[in-house]
Amino acid sequence: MKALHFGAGNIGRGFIGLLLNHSGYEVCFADVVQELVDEINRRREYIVEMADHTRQQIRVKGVRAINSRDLHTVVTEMLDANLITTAVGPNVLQRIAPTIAEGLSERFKKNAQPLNLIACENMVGGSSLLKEAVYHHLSEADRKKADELVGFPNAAVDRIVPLQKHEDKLLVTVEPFYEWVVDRSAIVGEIPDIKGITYVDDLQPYIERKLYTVNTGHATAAYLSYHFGYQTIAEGLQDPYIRQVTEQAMAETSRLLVAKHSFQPEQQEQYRNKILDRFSNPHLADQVTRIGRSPIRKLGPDDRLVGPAVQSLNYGIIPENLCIGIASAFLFDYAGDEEAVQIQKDIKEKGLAETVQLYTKIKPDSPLFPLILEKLDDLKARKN
Ligand SMILES: NC(=O)C1=CN([C@@H]2O[C@H](COP(=O)(O)OP(=O)(O)OC[C@H]3O[C@@H](n4cnc5c(N)ncnc54)[C@H](O)[C@@H]3O)[C@@H](O)[C@H]2O)C=CC1
Ligand SMILES: O=P(O)(O)OC[C@H]1O[C@](O)(CO)[C@@H](O)[C@@H]1O
Repeated sequence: MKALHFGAGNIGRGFIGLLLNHSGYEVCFADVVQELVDEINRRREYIVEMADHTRQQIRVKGVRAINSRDLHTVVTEMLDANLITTAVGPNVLQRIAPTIAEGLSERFKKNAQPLNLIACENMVGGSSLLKEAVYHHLSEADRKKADELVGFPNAAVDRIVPLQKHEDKLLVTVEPFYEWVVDRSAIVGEIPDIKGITYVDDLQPYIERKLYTVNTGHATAAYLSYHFGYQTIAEGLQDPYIRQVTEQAMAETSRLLVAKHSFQPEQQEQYRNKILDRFSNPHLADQVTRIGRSPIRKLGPDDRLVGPAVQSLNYGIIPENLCIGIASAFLFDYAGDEEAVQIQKDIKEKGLAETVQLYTKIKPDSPLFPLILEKLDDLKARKN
């Protein structure tokens, strides 16, 4: 069994590649960083280290890599692949779609075996988005074949893997916890036998629970920590105000999730507490600028902050603390992040209110709109 995995980065090597390898798949990574591709091919193995007191090292053996810009090689690998996975970032899915479409077209001429493509990105509907982008590049005839032979099951992936700084360029330090949930109903052919995947028939509750708890809490804590001058999430969460807002924002999304998906309140509370402990893992130095990266994406209407805030209103919840999280994202003026720079430029040129509307798509007549602006003033005042 062969898996082609796009993105040999932190999640690619430290989570998806590891699980595929340990389930017996021959893993071929496709990445755009030639140095990384060369190093994987030179060593054919790498180490994943657990961020806990054990510092357990797991060797991932027999892997190889290709450059995903090399169309011919990617297409060749796709001809006999049994599974394709991605962990490249939501914005990159559009970029790899033409290559995947070309690979499918060639594959259909030679191989009528089913194939599943699982996008392992932090978003709702990642594989569906990839499907739409791939279909855009397929002929009508190939779309029909893809309807029959290719599955794009959505997935929720959860494992905190911070930025890596090691002499060994391939070593990845990861938290011990992981969760990979995949929509079984969208699989074509046999269900891939991968140790560590939980298959479910309806992914929506799971992806929303993950994105709107782990990522909502993380983003809220990260933007507030940045605003108040903390470098890592663990440092920020020792600040009583940041801790309180983060906990309350996660409590607000829990109320939404309980109301919308009938999760048990007690289970949801346990889930939240475990996540707060994971954020403060003393064995991980997780930079707030990593967690806050790409604030335009994170302020999107369906993403971790605005998504649950808007939905909360439908259940009679006024998400005061989520609005603090949203407001704090507009204060993320980190010069090392293109999207943060763009937001600050827009604030200067268009003003705060118009910029909030531009990125969140929240209209001024929504009760959330004045709340966000009020929280922005409050956050600025608290810093002075
Ligand atoms: N780091 C984490 O803790 C988690 C990350 N995720 C998600 O996983 C995805 C990847 O995140 P990370 O691994 O942290 O990022 P990363 O930056 O470490 O890895 C992304 C990799 O994709 C590669 N890449 C970029 N463009 C490419 C292309 N056109 N073709 C092939 N490879 C390409 C990059 O060179 C890089 O090696 C994101 O969607 C993220 O939201 C999900 C759960 C946890
Ligand atoms: O990977 P993204 O979507 O930029 O966001 C960072 C988030 O992803 C994670 O790395 C893993 O879920 C979290 O640590 C953080 O909330």
